[in-house]
Amino acid sequence: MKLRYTADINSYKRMTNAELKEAFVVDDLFTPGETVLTYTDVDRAIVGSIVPQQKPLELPQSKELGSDYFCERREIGVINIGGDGVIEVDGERFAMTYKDSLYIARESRDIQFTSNDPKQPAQYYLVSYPAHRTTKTTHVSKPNAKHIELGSAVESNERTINQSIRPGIVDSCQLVMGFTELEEGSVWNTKPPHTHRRRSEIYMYFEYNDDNRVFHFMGEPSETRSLVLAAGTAVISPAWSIHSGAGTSNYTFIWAMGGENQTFDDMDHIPISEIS
Ligand SMILES: O=C[C@H](O)[C@@H](O)CC(=O)C(=O)O
Ligand SMILES: [Zn+2]
Repeated sequence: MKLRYTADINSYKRMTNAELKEAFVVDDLFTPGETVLTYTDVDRAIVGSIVPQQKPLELPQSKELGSDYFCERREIGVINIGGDGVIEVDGERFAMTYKDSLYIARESRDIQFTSNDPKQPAQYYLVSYPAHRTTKTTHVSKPNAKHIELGSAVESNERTINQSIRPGIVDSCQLVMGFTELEEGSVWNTKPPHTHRRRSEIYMYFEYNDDNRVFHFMGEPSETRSLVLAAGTAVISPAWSIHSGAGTSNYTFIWAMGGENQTFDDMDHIPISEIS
């Protein structure tokens, strides 16, 4: 497992693009046939991907966790953005089709990730946080998520927030997770931007081709910096940072939060006129 130390609220202001990327961007995801994980210093989040081909893949037991198995004291949210597959958790099988979510509860021991067709492998994206209690592993298909439509074509931000792992749907500890899909012609997410001092957040952008990029804005509202991201790239937002982007086309992104509370609406909106 890779370790990632991000940068603090002062030092990010003096960083080059390459340094900002090294601190906040995770761009080694979705390697075929591998489990790829990065352990961050932001709320001890782990972000990664699992792309099984012929053989099933598992989560490693690792020194970073200081536990006998991955979920001994952790919860995981998984969303499949590839072909169909199955995740087996302690003998229970969960079919994972496109954009299905699986919440894997603390103390789940034997977790196997498989693809139905190695030529069109499942692409499991995951985010994990420390968990203080043991709840229930829960599958949430896209139709069973909570859908929130917002924005408008006029403001280029017409989008649907799909909340799959959230209170009322899944009994999780810290994790709140889902994905936001932008309509054709809309390019702005999280407009107006916000911070939530009580939670950090990780975005992973996908569903656009390599001729396009998302320009992701981070930092304090008065000192934003941008990161130019290809599809399949994740970006870590400490609690002090805005996290909002504009694409050169429409796109989808998975967001995942952890921290002090699970109140999605506990955010401080920043008017665009106050961003610089
Ligand atoms: O704290 C919430 C997260 O930043 C996202 O859910 C926001 C988002 O998907 C959007 O407005 O486009
Ligand atoms: Zn947010």
